[in-house]
Amino acid sequence: MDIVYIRDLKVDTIIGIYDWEREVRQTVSLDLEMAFDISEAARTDNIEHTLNYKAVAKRLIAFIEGSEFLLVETMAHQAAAIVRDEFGVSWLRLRLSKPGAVRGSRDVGVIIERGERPLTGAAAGA
Ligand SMILES: Nc1nc2c(c(=O)[nH]1)N=C([C@H](O)[C@@H](O)CO)CN2
Repeated sequence: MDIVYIRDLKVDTIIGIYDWEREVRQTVSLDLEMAFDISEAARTDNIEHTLNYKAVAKRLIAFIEGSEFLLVETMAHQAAAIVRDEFGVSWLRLRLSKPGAVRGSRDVGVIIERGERPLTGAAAGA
């Protein structure tokens, strides 16, 4: 299985359950691992044959900047759905971090996986 990834995509947004969190934008950070067969892109050297990580990042920035979720769970779930539905990604792992949200920790958040992980090697009959 090949992976196209985005690491530490920072976006400012309204997120949180407390009153003060509804008033100020906070920074969240996303890490994404997206299953995508890159063999055709590697063969042709053509961006049209792969998952364009810049296009994914731009779409997620626009979505998250315009959102006002209470929970990181909701944001993560909906961001994953966008990537799967709009970019044809069959499986992904997404980490959504809220830096500095809990005193004493570097960050907190959720890690979710969505979709069917493609089979590789002997399991795929290769
Ligand atoms: N599982 C979660 N726990 C908490 C969340 C959350 O979104 N998911 N949010 C908060 C507060 O908004 C917190 O981030 C403020 O510091 C607390 N717990």
